[in-house]
Amino acid sequence: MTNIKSSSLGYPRLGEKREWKKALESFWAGTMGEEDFERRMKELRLSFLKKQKEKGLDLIPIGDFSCYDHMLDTAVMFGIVPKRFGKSAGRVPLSTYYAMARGTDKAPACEMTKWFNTNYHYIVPELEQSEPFLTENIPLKFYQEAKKELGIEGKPVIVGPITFVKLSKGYEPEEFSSYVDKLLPLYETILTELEEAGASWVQIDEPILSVSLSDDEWQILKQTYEHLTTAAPHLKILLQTYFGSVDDYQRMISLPVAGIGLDFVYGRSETLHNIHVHGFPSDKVLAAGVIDGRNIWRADFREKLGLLEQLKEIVREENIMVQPSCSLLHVPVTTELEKDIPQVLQDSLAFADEKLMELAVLKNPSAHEDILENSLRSREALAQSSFRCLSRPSDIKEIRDSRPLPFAERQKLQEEKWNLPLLPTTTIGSFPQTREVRVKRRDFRKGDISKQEYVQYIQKRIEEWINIQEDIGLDVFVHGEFERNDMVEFFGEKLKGIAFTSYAWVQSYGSRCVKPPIIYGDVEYIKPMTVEETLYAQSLTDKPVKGMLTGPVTILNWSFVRDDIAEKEVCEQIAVAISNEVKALEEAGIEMIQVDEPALREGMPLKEKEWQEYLDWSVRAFRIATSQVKDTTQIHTHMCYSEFDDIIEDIRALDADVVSIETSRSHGELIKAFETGQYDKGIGLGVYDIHSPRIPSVHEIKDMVERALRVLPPSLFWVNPDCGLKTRKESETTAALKNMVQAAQDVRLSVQQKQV
Ligand SMILES: Nc1nc2c(c(=O)[nH]1)N[C@@H](CNc1ccc(C(=O)N[C@@H](CCC(=O)N[C@@H](CCC(=O)N[C@@H](CCC(=O)O)C(=O)O)C(=O)O)C(=O)O)cc1)CN2
Ligand code: MET
Ligand SMILES: [Zn+2]
Repeated sequence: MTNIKSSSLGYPRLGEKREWKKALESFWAGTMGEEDFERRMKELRLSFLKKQKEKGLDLIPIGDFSCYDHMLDTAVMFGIVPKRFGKSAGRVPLSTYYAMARGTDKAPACEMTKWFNTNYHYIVPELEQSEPFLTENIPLKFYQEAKKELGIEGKPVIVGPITFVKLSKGYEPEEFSSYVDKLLPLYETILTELEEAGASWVQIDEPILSVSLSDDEWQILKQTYEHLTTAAPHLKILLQTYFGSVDDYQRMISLPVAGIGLDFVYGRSETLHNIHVHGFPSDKVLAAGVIDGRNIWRADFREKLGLLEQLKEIVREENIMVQPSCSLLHVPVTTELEKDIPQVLQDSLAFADEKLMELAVLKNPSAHEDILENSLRSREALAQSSFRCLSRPSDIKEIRDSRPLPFAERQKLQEEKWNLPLLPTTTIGSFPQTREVRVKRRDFRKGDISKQEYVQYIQKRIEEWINIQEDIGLDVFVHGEFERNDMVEFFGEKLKGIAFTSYAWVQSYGSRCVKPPIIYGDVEYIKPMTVEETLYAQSLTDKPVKGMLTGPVTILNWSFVRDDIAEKEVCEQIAVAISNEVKALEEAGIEMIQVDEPALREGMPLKEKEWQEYLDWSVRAFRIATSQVKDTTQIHTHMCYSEFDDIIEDIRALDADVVSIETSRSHGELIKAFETGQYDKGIGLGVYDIHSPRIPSVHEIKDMVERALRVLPPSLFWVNPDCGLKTRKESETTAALKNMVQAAQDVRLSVQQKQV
């Protein structure tokens, strides 16, 4: 038995079988009342705590549970509710909470954006004009609940003030410190009340410390934590970082807090280097994030125990806690429900519950020798398995990573071939995934309906939407992606070396989840994945139907990836596989092909110094996937984030003939780089927000297009929505697209008149 304690940073909210998602959606649909909903949430919250206790966790996180998102919870706790959602004096009602998250007829939702470089998205607090006040001490409420109901002496978890303000919007950079100051007394109250209630530890999350802070911001951070420790002298603050090494280790360890949480998985070598060179204060606890909180492989105990030995040379054993590298929110709940994956893979997996077990092993290895041995054996078996050949497939070396002709020359050939109208209209790929589509897929999966019946059903949907696109008058069609459960999982199911699970869901935003595929071996192409549906769609119309694929970087970033070879190498393998599909489509006569890369921007490393290396290999992977085609074949790509100014050169380097991007979330402001004319290939600017049920008017779309045309040449301009339409209703989709086409036709006319 060691003196090391175990701790965790947060637990998945979804439940083993997405019970949480189902409750939220029933409540929104009105089939579950508010009281029942609150009861259900409490039931789930307590069951998660109970499970963590049973797994032997010493410090159980409290208050990480949420009814939507923890950033939204924090904003609401501080009364930061935009005026458009009505006045709120005291506790914010559930209806307002969900209105902020999801929008209403009257008030558009708050913005949502990616949580660091994960596929989790948080609601962005809007600070403008807000006078924050403490509506309710939520950490205290849940601390007391856990104590009373389960006898758990929990560790409340709070988003720290520096990270909270940094991730919020609605203020100028110079106002940063004044907003932190406004929040400080509220944090003080939370902490003093927790102290009075008998809490021993509180975890304050400051993941922003793994990105970077300016000198001034560090100064503000220091003052803030000095203040907070003085306010509640008997409450131990664990200042928690994750997703990488801290930006300034020396400043970090000099802060007057009782404990510091560091990530020993992502940024491992830098963190280790820091601790070896600069030591660790003897009066603080080191919360060592040694178990990977973002990936799903069983731990290599030899390596982890070795790491702990190193740490013990620097930090006294009783001052060490072992924990995951970040909240377990980013991994599925348990491997126990998985029945259909290869045994050697199954044996190598650790989801949230299994990771808690691993912490127990690290805490007390001699009591768990069986698990320890077992893990090592499983890892070894996986490493030795035949699907990891380790020699790179020979075609990678020979494959082309650029198109033979430069864009300007391809453009001429393509104009001739395609003969599209000025300002062509198109959509991004998916059409509404209705309950009916999903139920058909479930029935097919369960064997309740035959493959033939399923295929016929999908064909019916394709036909229906080809007709709708004809009626609306779009110029370039899509087949609608009805056969796909998800843009990444679908391809994961069809490529060699990638496994898919039955229940391994992870929250992406709100109640929306993804089931990331598991890339466990060398990725290889087996056979065409999308040709049949695309050809079927093309057979029904004379308009071009775009082939629709997910790009290698997005498949990589939105999957769980093997950790024995470099990501770059895995990405190259996927790129070769996707290039085969591109060729298959072209050979079948589909010569306009979109390869989506929304995660290229999202997956960028947090530290700017690591960007270029990442961009180099990810751009190359995209080019490998898309360069094996004729000059006249038109390659499109799509990214649904608008922050491109700093990587515009890399977007250019993708060398796609057309890129479609999101713009509506930048509130009509054009991306600077496009304004300055640095981008000289086809561009489809998203002309309306697909995240909202609101139907944009012809007028507002026209306005958007006209504004864009002041700086962009009409000959390069495409008109499309921001992203795919799978989450929208059918009626919303057709109404919005009709207006979009009308707007494009109006502007087209006026441009042509000017040209005459
Ligand atoms: N991987 C990924 N990441 C992404 C995106 C994306 O599209 N994919 N988009 C961005 C935003 N994130 C999103 C993430 C998920 C969803 C989404 O719609 N998810 C669906 C699940 C999609 C899915 O896998 N569906 C399966 C399983 C559906 C299901 O639950 N079926 C029921 C039966 C049908 C029903 O009762 O509704 C069952 O099996 O019991 C299918 O269609 O086959 C959801 O949570 O509802 C949307 C956006 C960024 N990250
Ligand atoms: C998250 S990007 C989505 C692109 C995909 N083709 C779709 O339309 O759904
Ligand atoms: Zn998109």
